[in-house]
Amino acid sequence: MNEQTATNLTEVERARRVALAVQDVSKTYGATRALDRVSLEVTGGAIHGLMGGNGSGKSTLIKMLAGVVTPDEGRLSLKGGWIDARSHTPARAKASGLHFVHQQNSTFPDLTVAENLALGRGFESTAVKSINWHAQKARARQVLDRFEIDVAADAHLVRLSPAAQMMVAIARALQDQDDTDERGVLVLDEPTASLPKHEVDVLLTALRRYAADGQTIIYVSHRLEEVTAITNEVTVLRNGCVASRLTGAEISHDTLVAGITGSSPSSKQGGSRRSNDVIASRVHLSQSAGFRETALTLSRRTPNGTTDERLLVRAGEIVGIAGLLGSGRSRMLKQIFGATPRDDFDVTVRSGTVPPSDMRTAMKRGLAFVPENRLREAALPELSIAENLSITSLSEHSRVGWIRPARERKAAQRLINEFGVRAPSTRAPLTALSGGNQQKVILARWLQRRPDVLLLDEPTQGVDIGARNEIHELVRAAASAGTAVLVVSSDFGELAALAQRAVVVSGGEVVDSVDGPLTEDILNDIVYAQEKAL
Ligand SMILES: Nc1ncnc2c1ncn2[C@@H]1O[C@H](COP(=O)(O)OP(=O)(O)OP(=O)(O)O)[C@@H](O)[C@H]1O
Repeated sequence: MNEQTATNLTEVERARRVALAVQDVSKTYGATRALDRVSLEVTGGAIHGLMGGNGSGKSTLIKMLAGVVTPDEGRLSLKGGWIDARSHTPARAKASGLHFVHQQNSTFPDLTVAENLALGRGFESTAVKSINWHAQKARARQVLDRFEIDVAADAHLVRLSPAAQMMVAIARALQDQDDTDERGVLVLDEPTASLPKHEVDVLLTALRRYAADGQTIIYVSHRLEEVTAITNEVTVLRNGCVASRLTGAEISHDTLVAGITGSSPSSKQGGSRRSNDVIASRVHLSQSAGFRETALTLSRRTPNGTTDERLLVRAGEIVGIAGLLGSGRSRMLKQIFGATPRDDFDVTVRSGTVPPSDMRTAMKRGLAFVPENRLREAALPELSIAENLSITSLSEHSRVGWIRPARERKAAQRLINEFGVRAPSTRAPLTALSGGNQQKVILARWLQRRPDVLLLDEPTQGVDIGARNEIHELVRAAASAGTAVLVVSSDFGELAALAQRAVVVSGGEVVDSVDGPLTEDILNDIVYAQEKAL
């Protein structure tokens, strides 16, 4: 065999092992180059990490693979031959074996496992065309066995652990894949965004098993420790370009941070130095402020007419709410703010009581609330970035009832700089920003008010590592300046890093409290012990 033939054989062998390839794909939105000649190769049976800071182009690339965003140029190879990426469609993505599971909206919590597995695919039917529930459940059990998911077919999804719910979503996406056929590619978009550590471990173990069984997986995540733990190859995007490609032992915390931020692998502090400058210029840290008077009290009304104080947060204090998905932790924040009705507990702040179901009064009384689903519940997607930022402080930008746009835009530009939002201009609609940057806008909107009480639900979900540090510093700075902060996070490491102490919520009630110093393990142990005890 001559040298040329050997090289060709290696090339052929390599091409055979590639499950998906993208070549020189570009996409421009107005003045923004979202993808700039991006190429990537995903090896069959690999778990391929896709990483990058907010606005680096990950979602655009995934949407292009799903056929819902048409690129300006580029080629795609799925199951063999190359096609022009501009001709790719959702139907073609499906036919080529591409399956997408997003953290939200991939399943229906109120339906059973069997119903979830049947929806969109068709229910088993009897001879007279009615649903054959018996066959339906039997089929669901087969799928559950195949994916080694230990739950009952007739269990309602909402009753399952978060990791089990995600595994059902994955089984739902892959159930029709023929075992004998070449496997497709499963794209998981931030699958662990709201899972605590224990649940993450369960899911990662299942994913490793699926990959060992030949399933190719693209794993999109901001969580460095998961990407280092689970992937065998990684593509890092930065500013729409491929910043690095890593395989095997090259994948480490340092090399990922270097790829994401552009810093050299040894200078770990690259991202946070800017953040410290930003914070210092924005808020005069009054480290000596310490804890002051009570800023927020939550009291439960008892049947005999007395009140039972359940939660108290002092000015300048950061208190975490730890609990599992479905524990009522997010609902509790919404009830305090009046976004969800409450009838059996009272909320008191420094300026008086906060009436139930009255967000306007809650805001007047100094409360601010950043919900978990910021885009659906807090953003005004069709309005500009400047308008989204000014909505909570309109009086500062208006005179005799008229908004002064120039002033509004100037203030918006200042916030964009301070919070490190990557935005083309203050006039661009919020939808023109990447998910993480939209989140920063919503946070900036509330933090600029310097509220008395700040209620934060999953403050850094979907936010990149640099921005996460910046947001933590901003929250600490707000607390140092006197704001009482109550924060929910499924990432107990985040709670331990931010909060001085925590309360544990289960079944919508405060059931325990943990004094600092907090660690992720302490919080995990206490929360799981509480769940077991119930
Ligand atoms: N529909 C759109 N219109 C205009 N600009 C857009 C649009 N979608 C994305 N962009 C821009 O393209 C760039 C890449 O965005 P993309 O959503 O792909 O980033 P991302 O890596 O997924 O970020 P994140 O982690 O924050 O979700 C960003 O600058 C964003 O503002």
